[in-house]
Amino acid sequence: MVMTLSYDSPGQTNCHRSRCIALPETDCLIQSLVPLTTLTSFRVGGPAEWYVAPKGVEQLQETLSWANTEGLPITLLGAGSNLLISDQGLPGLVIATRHLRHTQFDVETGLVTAGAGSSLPRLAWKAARLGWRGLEWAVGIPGTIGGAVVMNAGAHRSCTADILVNTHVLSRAGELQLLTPKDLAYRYRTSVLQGGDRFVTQATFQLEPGHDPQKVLADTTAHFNHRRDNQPYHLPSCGSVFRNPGPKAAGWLIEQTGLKGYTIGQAQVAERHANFILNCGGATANDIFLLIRHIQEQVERRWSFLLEPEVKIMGEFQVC
Ligand SMILES: Cc1cc2nc3c(=O)[nH]c(=O)nc-3n(C[C@H](O)[C@H](O)[C@H](O)COP(=O)(O)OP(=O)(O)OC[C@H]3O[C@@H](n4cnc5c(N)ncnc54)[C@H](O)[C@@H]3O)c2cc1C
Ligand SMILES: NC(=O)C1=CN([C@@H]2O[C@H](COP(=O)(O)OP(=O)(O)OC[C@H]3O[C@@H](n4cnc5c(N)ncnc54)[C@H](OP(=O)(O)O)[C@@H]3O)[C@@H](O)[C@H]2O)C=CC1
Ligand SMILES: C=C(O[C@H]1[C@H](O)[C@@H](CO)O[C@H](OP(=O)(O)OP(=O)(O)OC[C@H]2O[C@@H](n3ccc(=O)[nH]c3=O)[C@H](O)[C@@H]2O)[C@@H]1NC(C)=O)C(=O)O
Repeated sequence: MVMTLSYDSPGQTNCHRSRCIALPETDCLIQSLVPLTTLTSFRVGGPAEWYVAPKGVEQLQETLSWANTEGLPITLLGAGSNLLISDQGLPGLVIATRHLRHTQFDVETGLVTAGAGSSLPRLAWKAARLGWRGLEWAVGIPGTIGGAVVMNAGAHRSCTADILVNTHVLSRAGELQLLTPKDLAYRYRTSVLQGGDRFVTQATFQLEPGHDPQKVLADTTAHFNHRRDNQPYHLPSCGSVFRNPGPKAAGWLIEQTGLKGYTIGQAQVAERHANFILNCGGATANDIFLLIRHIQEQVERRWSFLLEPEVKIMGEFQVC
């Protein structure tokens, strides 16, 4: 029997020919049936029913207003490095932040402000080259600033919540709000923004300027090398698939269950790190989804822990 499960995105993808809509008074183009495969780090996923990459906050507001008029569900897309998008694609409008890029370093205060679509690792390397401490942990996390604020991205015992001062967030109604870490109810890899429809447009972080750039670069590079030695970077993945349940790490639990190398289709539990699933070439989103469920079942049977996915699973999947 084939059962269809629906995650996060309600409704069905409509089948129609690809077309473009230009919003009045802006040069913002909304396209239909845009493939999402190359826009996620797993390199899987079907098309967005509608897709737009606004070039500024005004275009973003116009886009939200159009989606509200059309009554469409919205999915926000950063670098797609923590997403599993269904092979059937996503209904409604996918809004990508790729053009919302800007960074500003204030030497007097040590405050750094970056647009939602700015690259987190690029910002971290830039801060290191300037001799500013606070982002040494963030290299190798291939996401955006918006994704990091929402996911509370972290590594090496540091995380986004440690340095965030505030973030600008746009509501579905198009209203801008200024939120602090307290408003976001940060916990390990969690914030109130997850699963909601509020849109991070930029964030400000408190860093420490005035350090020796060579020393900050050395620490940053050490984190990067440690990651390269312990995590598989050679094939598409989403990073850690599951949150660590503590006190034992998910990778340890999965390895002890004997699942390293276990494969469904072209999706494989990585040999180098058991909490990574790799797309070995031509995996479908459903292969990955079934592997996630298999790992959960096997680990629960052996350890009585239900591993909770860190990866955001979106759209419809089939369970055989
Ligand atoms: C090789 C590899 C290594 C990784 N290592 C780490 C690691 O060490 N630590 C770690 O924490 N993560 C890691 N990750 C996971 C991932 O990079 C992070 O979760 C990252 O913060 C996701 O950012 P993104 O821009 O790709 O977000 P996406 O994957 O695009 O989106 C993630 C979620 O945030 C939402 N979202 C994105 N942008 C916005 C926005 N502007 N406003 C509102 N909602 C938004 C999306 O709707 C989705 O729910 C790794 C991933 C890979 C592939
Ligand atoms: N397995 C997977 O699914 C995926 C893995 N990845 C991996 O994730 C990691 C992060 O990817 P990515 O987002 O490209 O970020 P990277 O950390 O690789 O690089 C981002 C930018 O940071 C700067 N930079 C990188 N290394 C240095 C350095 N040693 N010194 C100074 N500046 C540096 C460069 O900017 P500039 O050119 O401006 O100087 C670079 O373009 C990479 O290792 C990548 O291979 C990425 C996507 C998917
Ligand atoms: C990659 C991510 O974040 C990573 C982050 O990069 C690293 C570095 O700080 O620490 C976390 O990994 P992790 O807890 O698996 O860290 P590791 O040090 O690799 O492993 C923890 C423990 O599990 C053991 N381990 C790990 C993998 C494995 O196959 N087998 C195993 O036994 C290790 O020996 C170690 O004792 C984050 N993962 C989570 C779910 O919190 C991500 O969130 O996507």
